[in-house]
Amino acid sequence: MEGMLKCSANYVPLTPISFLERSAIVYRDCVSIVNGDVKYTWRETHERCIRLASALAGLGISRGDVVAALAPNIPALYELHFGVPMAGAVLCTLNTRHDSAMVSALLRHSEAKFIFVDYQFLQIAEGALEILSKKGIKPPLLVLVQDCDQPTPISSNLEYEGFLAMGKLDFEVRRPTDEWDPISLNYTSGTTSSPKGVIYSHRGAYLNSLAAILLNEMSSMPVYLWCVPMFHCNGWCLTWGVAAQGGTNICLRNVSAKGIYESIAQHKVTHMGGAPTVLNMIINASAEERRSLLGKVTVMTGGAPPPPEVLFRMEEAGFNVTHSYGLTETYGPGTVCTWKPEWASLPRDLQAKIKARQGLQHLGLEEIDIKDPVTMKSVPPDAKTMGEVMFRGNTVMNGYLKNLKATEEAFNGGWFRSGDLGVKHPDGYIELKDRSKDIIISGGENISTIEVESVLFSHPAVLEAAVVGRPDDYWGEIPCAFVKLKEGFNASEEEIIKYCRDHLPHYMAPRTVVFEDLPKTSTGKVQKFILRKKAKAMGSLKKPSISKL
Ligand SMILES: Nc1ncnc2c1ncn2[C@@H]1O[C@H](COP(=O)(O)OP(=O)(O)OP(=O)(O)O)[C@@H](O)[C@H]1O
Repeated sequence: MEGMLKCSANYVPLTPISFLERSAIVYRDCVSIVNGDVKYTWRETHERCIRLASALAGLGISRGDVVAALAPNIPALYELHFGVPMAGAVLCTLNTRHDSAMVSALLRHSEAKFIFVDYQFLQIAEGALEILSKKGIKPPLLVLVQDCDQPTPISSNLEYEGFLAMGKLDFEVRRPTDEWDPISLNYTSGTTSSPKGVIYSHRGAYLNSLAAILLNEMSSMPVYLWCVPMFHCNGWCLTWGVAAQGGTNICLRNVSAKGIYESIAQHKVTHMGGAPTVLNMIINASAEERRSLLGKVTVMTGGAPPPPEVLFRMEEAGFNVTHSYGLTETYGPGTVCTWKPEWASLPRDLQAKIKARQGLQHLGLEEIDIKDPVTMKSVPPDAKTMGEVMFRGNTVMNGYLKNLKATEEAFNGGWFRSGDLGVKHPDGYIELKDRSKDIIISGGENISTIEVESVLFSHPAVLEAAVVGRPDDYWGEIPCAFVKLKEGFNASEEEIIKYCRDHLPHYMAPRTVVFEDLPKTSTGKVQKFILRKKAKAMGSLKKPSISKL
């Protein structure tokens, strides 16, 4: 159209850096972050991030270089989310559960030039650097983040506060030249395979942060309690999102029911997030740990399927739960189960079942669909026909680092293929049934392990449950449940099996129940591949009998 002029007045690459710059003025003297006795204001956080960027640039960091971090939810990790992009670099937050071998592999793969390490993880990081040195690879420079009550250096490494002091406040921030420029590198949780390096852009991070604010129902100046690891999908994009709203970030080094209840009471928390395991921790808190909620606390859950029972009990405890689903590849949250007023009058257990559905794409994403992975045709909205969950839009990753083949496979057909299986309800909302690697096929029938787990979770004695396929000579596979009981509760294998048979079609009920602690990733997902190995080692049940089913 004639008369248009694309220039810096009307076209600026989107970047979350602008959230911080605005908040440093609007929310200047408001508290930005609290970690024990340490508190900063938004003006201070902004200045610290500029210094961080300046120090990185001064030590040779250029556009596109990778800067890694190995830390729990502490102010330094928050500051790195702005300081690193402000130096034009790419932040790679590493999972704190990794060992030295994995950290060294990811440092090597990402070619990180720096690694910022919390003192608790110093040994792991030093082990990783040693592995790299032994292989003749130049290790990244380590910057140690000490606790405020450790004034004297605990190692000979560069120290974070000293590092910031090297930076200059008049540093010219290196904004992205193109909004598609990478802002962060997030390795997947490695639940089903080895971690893949997912690249996020400034544009995607900007859009998903805004979407996360909306789906968390965050207005100006929320008080956000950090239970989601900031290293996981950049804290579901709320590292940037809380800055946009001038909120207060409450850090929690170790997530526990006691710590959560205490923080809520002390800081008047308005919002928090957590995988269903965190919710489970909250609802099973002891009477001494529990405190009554004085204000409304909105909790966003996701990262794994939330059992309806858990959602039901969270709401009973007074929390307002929002359910979102996504993958590392979709910047964390990709959908939201938007609540409709007419559902509020339904029985509470039915409300929980409705909320356990994954919903529809959030406002930052273009489209989500359930498709036949071969024909790419949408499945009918009959709540029965299963297909693969696929995403399309501006909050889908740029690609996998150094793995074009995997990137092309993931985007084959013009959609991002999630590897999750689900159905579409008549109202258009989607419901996940399983990951394609986890679904059990028994006698030709698909068994959704999520559905079986939901029933197990509703048993009064069950604290945690996961279901995998056990090989079977007759059926191919049969469901095998791994269950952790609540403290002080008892239940036998027969009792659990009977309970499932009373609540599910018989073929879906587990035929074996193993009582033990469940292996989990640090992002709250059960490592089913470990359980599958155990189930496989059990072999087929001795006498497969049709009459029993
Ligand atoms: N709300 C949810 N309900 C059900 N499942 C969920 C939900 N949110 C996330 N998930 C599961 O988590 C997966 C995404 O996990 P993530 O990206 O953290 O790494 P991962 O897939 O576990 O790791 P890897 O790909 O290395 O195995 C989704 O594909 C889905 O299976």
